[in-house]
Amino acid sequence: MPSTDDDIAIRTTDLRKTYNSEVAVERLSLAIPTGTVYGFLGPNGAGKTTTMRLLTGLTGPTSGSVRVRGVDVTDRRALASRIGYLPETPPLYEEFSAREQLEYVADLRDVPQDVARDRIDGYLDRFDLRGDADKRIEAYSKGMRQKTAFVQSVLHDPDVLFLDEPTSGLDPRAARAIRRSITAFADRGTTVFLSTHILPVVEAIADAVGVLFDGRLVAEGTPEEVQNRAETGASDSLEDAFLAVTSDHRSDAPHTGE
Ligand SMILES: Nc1ncnc2c1ncn2[C@@H]1O[C@H](COP(=O)(O)OP(=O)(O)OP(=O)(O)O)[C@@H](O)[C@H]1O
Repeated sequence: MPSTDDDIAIRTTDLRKTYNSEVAVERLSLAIPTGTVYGFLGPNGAGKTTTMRLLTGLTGPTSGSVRVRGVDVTDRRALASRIGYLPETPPLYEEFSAREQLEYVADLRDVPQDVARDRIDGYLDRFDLRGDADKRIEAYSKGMRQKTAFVQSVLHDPDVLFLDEPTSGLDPRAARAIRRSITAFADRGTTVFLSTHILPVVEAIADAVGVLFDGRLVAEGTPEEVQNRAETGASDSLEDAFLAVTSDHRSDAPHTGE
C-alpha cells in the first residue's frame, strides 16, 4: 500500500539547491516515517546543513519540494508549532539567563505559562542547569549553551525535531542525557532528524540512516543494512560503512584534497 502523509513525517521530492555554480543538494528524495530517528551522515561539505535548512523552510530550494507532517514547508506559520530545530549555531540572547531565554521561547511558541514553567524546571533539572538557570548566558560554557539550546528546541513538544550535532561540546553525562531525551521523544512518536559526525550516537539510537555525499544520497537503510551494503569485510561498524560508501563515490568528486 502506498504510504500517505500520515505515515510519512518528512517527504522531499527531487530536492535541489545550488549556490551560484555550486550544487549543495542534488535530487534528494526522502520519505521518513513518523516516529523514526533518522541519522543523517556525510563528510564535511556534503550538504547536511543545507538540507536541514531546506527541511525547516529556512532556505528555499532551487527546485523540488518539502512536506513535513503533510505541510509544505513554505507555510512557515503552520509549521512553526510542529517542528523544533537545533541549528549548528543556536540563537541565544547573551543578556538573558537560561530561564529567561526558555520562558521567552515558550511564550513565542504559545506554550501556556503553567505548562512552560513545569517543563522548564523539569529540563533544567535533567540537564543539571538548575543552579545556573538565573545567570546570564554570556557567562555560560559551550556545553551549558548547547544544553539550553536543545531545551529551547523541544519546549513546545514538536512533532518533528531537527538536530544538528546536538551533543557537540557536551561532556559524557550531558551527551547521555540528550541521547536519552531523543530516544524518549521517538518512543512517544516524535520524528527526529539527526545530523552528526558522532557515529556511535547514530549506531546507538537511529532506526534509519542516510549518507549524503556531494549533495547526493549515496546510501540509506537501517544501520545494519547500510553496514551490510557497504561490504566492509570483517570489522562491521557504521564508521567502516561510512568510509566505504563515501570513498566509493570519491572518484566522482572533482577534487578530494587528499
Ligand atoms: N550560503 C552559502 N553560500 C554559498 N555556498 C554555500 C552556502 N551554504 C553552503 N554552501 C556550500 O554548499 C555545500 C554544502 O555545505 P553544507 O554546509 O550544507 O555542508 P555540511 O554537510 O553541513 O558540512 P559540515 O559537515 O562541514 O558542516 C558546500 O560546498 C558549501 O560551501
